[in-house]
Amino acid sequence: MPRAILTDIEGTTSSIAFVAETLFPYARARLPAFVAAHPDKTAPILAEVAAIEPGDPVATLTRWIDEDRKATPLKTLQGMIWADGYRERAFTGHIYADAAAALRRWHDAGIALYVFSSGSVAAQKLLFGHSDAGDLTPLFSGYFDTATGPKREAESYRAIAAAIGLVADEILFLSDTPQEIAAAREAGLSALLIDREHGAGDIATFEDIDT
Ligand SMILES: CSCCC(=O)C(=O)COP(=O)(O)O
Ligand SMILES: [Mg+2]
Repeated sequence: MPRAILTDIEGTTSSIAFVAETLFPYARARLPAFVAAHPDKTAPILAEVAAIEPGDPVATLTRWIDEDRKATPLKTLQGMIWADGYRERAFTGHIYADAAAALRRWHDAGIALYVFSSGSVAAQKLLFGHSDAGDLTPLFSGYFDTATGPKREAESYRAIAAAIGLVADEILFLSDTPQEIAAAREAGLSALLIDREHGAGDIATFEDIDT
């Protein structure tokens, strides 16, 4: 039995469609107005974007949403905009029923639960705090985003293991992305590839995980 489970969100606990068809369009439509209404808190984000790509940062951010870029400043800004959506109850955070049940079961069994997603830590807390299955944040011991490092690099998983305070092979990582699974395994974590749509990964649902 692992001592900790580290999970990805999009494609793993939650559907790709929810992120692509609900969250991204919500942020895209509100991005220019949000930036205009919150100059103080968005100025550092826009400066970071302009340093990466010279030009109009709002146009760059809009294009990055269309390209599904996992850039940290975009993810930070998206999280700020989604906070309005959750507060206004425009949507709830999608979570597969099997994932919610397994997270509760693992938590009750004493397995520490962590998240590693490209979505910002603030966005992760919003999704699980306003999920279809209610507030799941009490189940989690910690959250990691790309401020820790890219999800496709082994060093990020070594940093997470060190932050959690466990030996790498005591942690089970779950993700829908083969490159993330490979990076986690390179760092010594156990890892399972989930493929919810085609069942072609190591597992198709969280019910298939033998802890
Ligand atoms: C935290 S909810 C928003 C999800 C998101 O923006 C994203 O890029 C998800 O990527 P993941 O690393 O969870 O596959
Ligand atoms: Mg994913």
